[in-house]
Amino acid sequence: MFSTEFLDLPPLLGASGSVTLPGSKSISNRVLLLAALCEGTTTIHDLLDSDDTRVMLAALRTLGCGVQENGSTVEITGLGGRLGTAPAKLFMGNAGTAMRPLTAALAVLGGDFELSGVPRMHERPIGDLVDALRQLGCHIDYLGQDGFPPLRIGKPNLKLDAPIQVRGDVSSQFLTALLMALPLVATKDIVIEVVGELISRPYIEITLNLLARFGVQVRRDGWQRFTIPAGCKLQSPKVLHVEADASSASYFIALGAISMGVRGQNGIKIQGVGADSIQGDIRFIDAAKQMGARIESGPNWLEVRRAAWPLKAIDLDCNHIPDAAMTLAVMALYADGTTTLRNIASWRVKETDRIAAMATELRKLGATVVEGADFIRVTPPTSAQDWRAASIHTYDDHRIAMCFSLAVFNPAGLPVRIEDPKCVAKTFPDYFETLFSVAQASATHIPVVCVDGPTASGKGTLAAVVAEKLGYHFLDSGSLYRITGLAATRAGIALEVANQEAIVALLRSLPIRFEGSHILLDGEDVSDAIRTEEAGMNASRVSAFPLVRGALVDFQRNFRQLPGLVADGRDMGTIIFPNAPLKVFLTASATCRAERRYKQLISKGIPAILADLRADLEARDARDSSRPVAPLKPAEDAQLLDNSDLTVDSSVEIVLDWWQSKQPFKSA
Ligand SMILES: Nc1ncnc2c1ncn2[C@@H]1O[C@H](COP(=O)(O)OP(=O)(O)O)[C@@H](O)[C@H]1O
Ligand SMILES: Nc1ccn([C@H]2C[C@H](O)[C@@H](COP(=O)(O)OP(=O)(O)O)O2)c(=O)n1
Repeated sequence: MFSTEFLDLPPLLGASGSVTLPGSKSISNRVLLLAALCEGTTTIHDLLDSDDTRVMLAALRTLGCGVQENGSTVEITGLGGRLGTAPAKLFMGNAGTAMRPLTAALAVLGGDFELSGVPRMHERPIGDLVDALRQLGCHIDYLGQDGFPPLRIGKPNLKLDAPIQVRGDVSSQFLTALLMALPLVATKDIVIEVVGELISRPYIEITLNLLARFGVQVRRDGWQRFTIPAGCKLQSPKVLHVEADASSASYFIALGAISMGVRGQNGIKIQGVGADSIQGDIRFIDAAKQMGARIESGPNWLEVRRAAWPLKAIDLDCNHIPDAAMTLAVMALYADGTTTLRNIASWRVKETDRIAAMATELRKLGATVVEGADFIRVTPPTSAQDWRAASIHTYDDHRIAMCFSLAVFNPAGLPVRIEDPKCVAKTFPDYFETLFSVAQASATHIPVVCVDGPTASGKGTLAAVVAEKLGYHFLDSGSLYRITGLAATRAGIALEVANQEAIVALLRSLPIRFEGSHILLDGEDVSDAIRTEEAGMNASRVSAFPLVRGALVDFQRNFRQLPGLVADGRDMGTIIFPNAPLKVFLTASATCRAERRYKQLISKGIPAILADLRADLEARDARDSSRPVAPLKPAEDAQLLDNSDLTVDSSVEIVLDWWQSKQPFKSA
């Protein structure tokens, strides 16, 4: 997951390949609650690991459920419809799929509970559910503003005779909450009547489908009246697999529809969900087809290709696919006219006011947008010149972050900045990694920050922090020369230019692996062995051999991967990445560098003598700078930074400012 302040996405050429998507949020949280309410143990496979499911799991633990986690498999030992008597405070974050159903279940079972969430949760309405539960005799008080969380739940005095009325036109989650809770107390038939037009019906279908898996057959008369049969009982299905999230699939369906194939392949294959999914958002495929996607499906998979281009503008009632429809609004940027998405009033009460948010962000990209109470109308930028590079504000809304990533196929070749990219954790923590695994950008569009300079100038430290702040990969090119020196020495090859062919042959056979900050040579962790001063000196020796340098060029260039790279060394800016958009040449006085190295070694418990270190580094500087191949020198377009009197933090800040000044969008 990217936990950076922002993530800059370079313009993409195309995408192809296969992706496996995380489990559905709607199914995961429903199944967790049902498993918690029934008797016995339920093993749930492929459960989504996200903010919302973690909120639910934490609440279930607090309530006394047994929870055993093992990767994406979770075992829940249910409460059998009985709650402990201890008062409990439950924090629901911003998870509507946890807040609403738990409120209903706890209210009918009764106890002493407080349910709260993040500030946005306290702005999301729950009054219609509370009204319905109060008709049943449940005891619920508002602790803040009437109609909104936080809530306190007490003991009920249940009255089950009269039909319970619930509004269906604000959120279908209210009805879902009642449907899942009432089997706990169905000593007689309980009737629920929906007042107003029921929105988001496919989510109710998921609820009914899963209740059936837990042994409860709800009778339904149209979409207005639901009967929980007397004597029904939630029964564990023992084992259950969660489908991949159909709303998450929408981004990859759109990706297949928008992008050209790459690497001789065509299309995006999506594993984990097929066209016969029980999730309503799977109907997104019909809308995508209308816009021009070619989609094939089989058991638990979809394959999507671009067919019509530009995409075809559509006018669609999106009530049945409220979440996935946001993706259509971004696909509309690539359409041949104006797209109108209707009947989406529920967008206004989601993680943020999604109609307003989509309109604002689409306009930043150059689109013309008209918004109404329950619709949005999107006209793409007229021509490539009318597209704008935009920093997309994401409103703590995972779907905004994910759907706007698709703007990277813009014909103007502009990058897109996604602010607060970690908001995708709500449903799809590895969304961007998954996107990058199938996407391709032209190598020149993948940004590289080069940090070159003499030993102990702080290159490694600076480069690693800058990489972390930008969410980029990190290449410590010196480690490659250090490994080469170490391996040659171990193999008994003298580090002399006459032996350079033998050293290169050895280098080509070396199984080198980078695992985070660890470097493995043929399975052995050599991270410490290559850091000694002797290894540094040996590295400096082998690095002067032209054949060794040549053998490492492609290896280093292959680190230029999405979303970007920070590389430190001696020739990053001059030889390896000559077209890098930012090159930093970092220096510090010899005294200063010798002192830094001294402190570094002593702090690691390695004995050192300051005067020797200084002599060694001056010798190394002299060799690195005077060698005929790729000598240590600043690239012509490098920005010089002498950090003798700067802290690490201020050096990082300076480099990030230089980076920002080269971006086409304003800072986040
Ligand atoms: N700007 C700085 N101010 C003070 N100390 C620094 C600075 N940059 C790096 N250091 C320290 O100097 C030592 C050497 O830095 P390092 O990043 O290993 O240098 P290089 O990769 O250039 O050899 C480290 O202990 C590091 O914490
Ligand atoms: N891109 C590079 C990186 C390192 N080298 C050589 C020259 C250096 O003296 C050695 C060791 O580099 P490294 O960056 O690990 O050394 P320091 O941390 O700066 O002491 O490798 C190089 O020639 N080209």
